[in-house]
Amino acid sequence: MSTFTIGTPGAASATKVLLLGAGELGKELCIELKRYGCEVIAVDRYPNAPAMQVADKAVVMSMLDNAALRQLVISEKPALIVPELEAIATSVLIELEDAGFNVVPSAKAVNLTMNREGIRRLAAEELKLATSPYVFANDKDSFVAAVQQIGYPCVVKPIMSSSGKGQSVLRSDADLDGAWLYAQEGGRAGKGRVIVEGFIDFDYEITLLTVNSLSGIQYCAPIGHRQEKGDYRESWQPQQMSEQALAKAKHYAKAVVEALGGHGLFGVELFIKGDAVYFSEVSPRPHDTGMVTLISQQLSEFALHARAILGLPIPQIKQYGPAASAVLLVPGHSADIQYQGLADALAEPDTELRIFGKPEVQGERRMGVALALSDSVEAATQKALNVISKLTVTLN
Ligand SMILES: Nc1ncnc2c1ncn2[C@@H]1O[C@H](COP(=O)(O)OP(=O)(O)OP(=O)(O)O)[C@@H](O)[C@H]1O
Ligand SMILES: NCC(=O)N[C@@H]1O[C@H](COP(=O)([O-])[O-])[C@@H](O)[C@H]1O
Ligand SMILES: [Mg+2]
Repeated sequence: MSTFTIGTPGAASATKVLLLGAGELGKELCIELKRYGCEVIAVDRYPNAPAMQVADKAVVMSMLDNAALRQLVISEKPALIVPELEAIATSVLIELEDAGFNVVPSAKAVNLTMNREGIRRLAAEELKLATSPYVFANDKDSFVAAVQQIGYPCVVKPIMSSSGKGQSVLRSDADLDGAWLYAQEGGRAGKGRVIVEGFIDFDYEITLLTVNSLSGIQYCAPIGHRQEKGDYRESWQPQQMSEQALAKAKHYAKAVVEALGGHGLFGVELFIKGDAVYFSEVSPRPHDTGMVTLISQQLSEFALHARAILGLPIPQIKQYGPAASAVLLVPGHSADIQYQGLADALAEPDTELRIFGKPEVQGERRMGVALALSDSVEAATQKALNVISKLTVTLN
C-alpha cells in the first residue's frame, strides 16, 4: 500500500476508515486514527459501543449480514476497511477487496483467521509450524472419535469463537457431554464444527505483537499473559525468554504474517515449553493482551496498527521496561454502571486506568483495564491488580 494523503473529516477529501467492531480495542485504535485526522465510522451490533463514543459516526448493524455490510461499504466508500473483531461476513470482504477496496491487513488474513480451521491448516499444513495435534469434528459422534484420537487432556473449541467462548478442557470421558454442549452454545455461528486440540503443557504463553509496515516486519517485546476460562486476566511485558525460543517465536511470527499478507499489526499467540515453540493462533489486528503497550511503549499496539495501515513508517519501537495490565471484569446485570475509587486506585505513580464505557453487562464482561510500570513484571502485575482492587463497581 502506498502512502496516501489525509483529508478533512466531514469534507469530500476525508480519509474515511470503516471500523468493523467498536469494542475497547477499536476505541483505542479510533483515537490513534483520529490523531492523524482520519474520519472514523464505527460499526458494531449494539449502540453506544466504546469506539462509537469517540468516532465521527456510528452504525449499528449485524456485521455478519452480507448484504448489509456490502451496502454500507458501497455507500460510505472508505479508504480503509478495518476489522476489529472476528464476527464479520468475511466473504464479502474478499469480494470488496477484488472490487478495489482496501481491507486491513488483507481480506485473506481476515478470512483465514475468522475460522480456526483456516489459520490452523495454513500454519500447520502449509507453513509446517509446530502446533498442538488437532482434529476437526462436525457432530457429536465425530467429536467423540476426535477426542479418542487426540487423547486426554484435550481442548475443544468452536471453530468460530473468541475470548474462550464455548471452549473447555476435557480430562476424561465424563467431560464429553458437557464440553460438546458448551461448544455448541458458544460458537458464533450457532451449532457446528469444532476443533479438538491436544493439550500443550506449556511453561508459559506469549503474544508476539508483529507489525508489517512500510518499514518492514518489526516485533514488540514478547508479552506474557495468564488466561482463565480462555480469556485473559493479566498480561506483562517483556516476558523473559531464552534466546533460542525468542528467535523461533520471531521466525514463526514472520512466516504467518507474510503468508497472511498486508500491512498492519498482528497478535501472534504462541505456547513455549523450554526452547520449543508452538503456534496457537493469530489476530490480524491489535490483541487484548497487547493493551499493556498503552503504558509500556512510546507507540502502543494501536498506534503501530494506525501507522502501518496508513502507510506510515515505524522508525523505532521503544519499550519502557517492566509493565503489566490487569482486566476489570464485572459480573451482574445492568445498563447503568458506576465506577468509584478511581482517586485511590490511581494514587501510585506509573499507574493508568482505561474504562471502556460499555453500555451494559449481562453476565460477566470486561469493562476496563489497569496499567502499571514497575521494576519487574511481577511487581508491575501486582501494581495493576492493586489498581483494580481499589475500584468499586455499582450496578444500578
Ligand atoms: N491446545 C492448548 N493447550 C493448552 N492450552 C490451550 C490450548 N488451546 C488454548 N489454550 C489456552 O486457552 C487460551 C485461549 O485459547 P484460544 O486463544 O485458542 O481461544 P480464543 O477463544 O481464540 O481466545 P482469544 O480470542 O482471547 O484469543 C490460550 O491462551 C491458552 O491459555
Ligand atoms: N479477545 C478478543 C477481544 O478482546 N476483543 C475485544 O473485545 C470486544 C468485545 O467485547 P464484548 O464481548 O464485551 O462486547 C471487541 O470489540 C474487541 O475490542
Ligand atoms: Mg487466543
